[in-house]
Amino acid sequence: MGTILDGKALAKLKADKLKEKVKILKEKGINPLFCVINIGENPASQVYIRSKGRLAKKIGIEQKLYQLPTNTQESEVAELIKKLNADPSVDGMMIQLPVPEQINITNLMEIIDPSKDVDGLTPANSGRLWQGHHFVEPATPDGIIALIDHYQIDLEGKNVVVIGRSDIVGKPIAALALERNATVTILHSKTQNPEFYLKHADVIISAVGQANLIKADMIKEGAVIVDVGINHVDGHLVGDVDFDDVKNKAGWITPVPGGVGPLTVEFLMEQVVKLARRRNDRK
Ligand SMILES: Nc1nc2c(c(=O)[nH]1)N[C@@H](CN(C=O)c1ccc(C(=O)N[C@@H](CCC(=O)O)C(=O)O)cc1)CN2
Repeated sequence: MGTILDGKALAKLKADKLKEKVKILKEKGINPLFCVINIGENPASQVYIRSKGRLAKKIGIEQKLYQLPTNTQESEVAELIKKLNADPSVDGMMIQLPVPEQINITNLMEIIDPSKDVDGLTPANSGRLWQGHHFVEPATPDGIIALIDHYQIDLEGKNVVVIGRSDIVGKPIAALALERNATVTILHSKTQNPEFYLKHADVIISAVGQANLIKADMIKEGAVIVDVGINHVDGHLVGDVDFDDVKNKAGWITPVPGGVGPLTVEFLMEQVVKLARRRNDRK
């Protein structure tokens, strides 16, 4: 069986260190404040927000939730963002994804102050990421790189295949892998012959949200398999990868749950602390 990439354990290790950093910040009078805007009643989002709230509390970060009804208009969210931009006590904010269909998230990203952008999704911060001048990175890709580094997996010269081209995972993880000198391919719904790319991949990062999409016969022996998918099937959580089928052929593999998910929450907290420290350095 391949080595399990234990995201849960790494997230705990990092959270303990972050808690120490926050303690030092608080001694200097810096109290990180993280605002989460959630629009609607998506049940998974409610779970994730509670999980962030628990970790924030443990680390010593104040998390404030702005829960808005499903029929909230984009202009109302824009007003809230402007209010948070102007509030000096706010260190970071994020809009919980997904959002209802009347909300255009790209428009809202134009409004968030990049210095308070926990997700790293504003045009300024995503441009900085692609140019290699990171200000803040989206949490899931950052967590994946931390996991890969922790297990001393070298990406240089490797064929990294990313499945999914979202702004929050697919595109930024491609940028980060490219920065590590990997040869990166992004597969998406219009890709022809995806099997070809998967068969030649040293590393597969799947972020499409399709349960058990990746099977053992699609991958190369010894490949690194990173599963970002979280899918609910018959009351169970499963990833995009058929874990039981793939685990004996993969060299390394993340479980679901307990792989990338806990690192996403941890890295959101890392970003809040980073932003809080920077804002105070500028005072
Ligand atoms: N604006 C954003 N929206 C979303 C992000 C994000 O980074 N920014 N990521 C996800 C949701 N998310 C945090 O917001 C998140 C994802 C996964 C987990 C997690 O701990 N997963 C567990 C399983 C939890 C469960 O469902 O029981 C695991 O994989 O082990 C936490 C938070 C989408 N939206």
